[in-house]
Amino acid sequence: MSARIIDGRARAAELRAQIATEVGTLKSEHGWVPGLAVVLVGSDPASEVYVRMKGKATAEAGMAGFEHRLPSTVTQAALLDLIARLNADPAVHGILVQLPLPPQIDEAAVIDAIAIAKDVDGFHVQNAGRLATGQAAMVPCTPLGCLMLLRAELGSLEGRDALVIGRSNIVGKPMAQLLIRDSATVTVAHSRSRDLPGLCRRAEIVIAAVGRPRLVQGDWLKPGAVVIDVGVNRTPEGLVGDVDFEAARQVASAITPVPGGVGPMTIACLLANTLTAACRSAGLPEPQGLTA
Ligand SMILES: Nc1nc(=O)c2c([nH]1)NC[C@@H]1CN(c3ccc(C(=O)N[C@@H](CCC(=O)O)C(=O)O)cc3)C=[N+]21
Repeated sequence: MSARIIDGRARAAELRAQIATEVGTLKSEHGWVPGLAVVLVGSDPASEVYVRMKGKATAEAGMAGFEHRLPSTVTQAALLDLIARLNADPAVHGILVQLPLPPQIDEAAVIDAIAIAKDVDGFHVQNAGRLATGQAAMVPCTPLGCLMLLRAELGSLEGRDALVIGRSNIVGKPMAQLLIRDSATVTVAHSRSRDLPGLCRRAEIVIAAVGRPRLVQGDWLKPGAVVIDVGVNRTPEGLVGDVDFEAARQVASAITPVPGGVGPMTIACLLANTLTAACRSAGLPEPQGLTA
């Protein structure tokens, strides 16, 4: 068997086109567009690439983009001051502080200073709590993108055995929450899990988000499993995922490639969250199909 390759790039392009249409309607009917502020501290080359991609996608969707660059030596107080100004700026509907931040900065303090309604990353402790308790939340972009791909592939996730590998606040934990909400049976594995291959072999859905190149082997998979690879590992051979793609595609029924899978969906979902945040802030109905 050879797996269907889930084309995240194509699905993301569709999503961005839908968003651009909605933004055009907002502009013509209300005279304003959603605005996304991206804050980059320091000059990590990978972060530079992501921030540039986010800026480009924002502009192509017809949204207003505001980029703020601070030196790696910036104090936490100065960063918090910028966030306070963005929180108060009515043209800014979404705020993203690119992670990681330098060591002198307390990441949680910075994230939790973002207005929850503008927290388009969904990393604020209150958004995490809302997601976990079933209240309206901003949902982290990467897990939201994975959920959209899974629903498109499988329809209902009800009763399905899902394995999330990775327990980060950014991907693993919110992914598990979303799968629970869709009535999947969810296992969360991590670096201390015993018998990861055994856990994998039981799963109809595997979401790999650990940051270990090609960790998940082909013979760990249940035949017909749907595999979502969140890994973005830069290796001497290029960008590789957390799944051994060539082996896994012989066993899985569907699999996301790296690149071209989850990554583009993450950026499209950032735009989706920004549009959702803007509509909520204006008391307008939210466009359908952009949220969990
Ligand atoms: N506050 C914050 N929010 C984030 O969402 C966030 C962050 N910080 N820090 C870094 C990670 C990483 N991330 C990616 C986004 C897009 C691709 C993406 O589009 N990747 C392309 C390949 C791009 C390439 O070649 O590097 C793909 O998979 O096809 C990957 C990774 C968002 N992150």
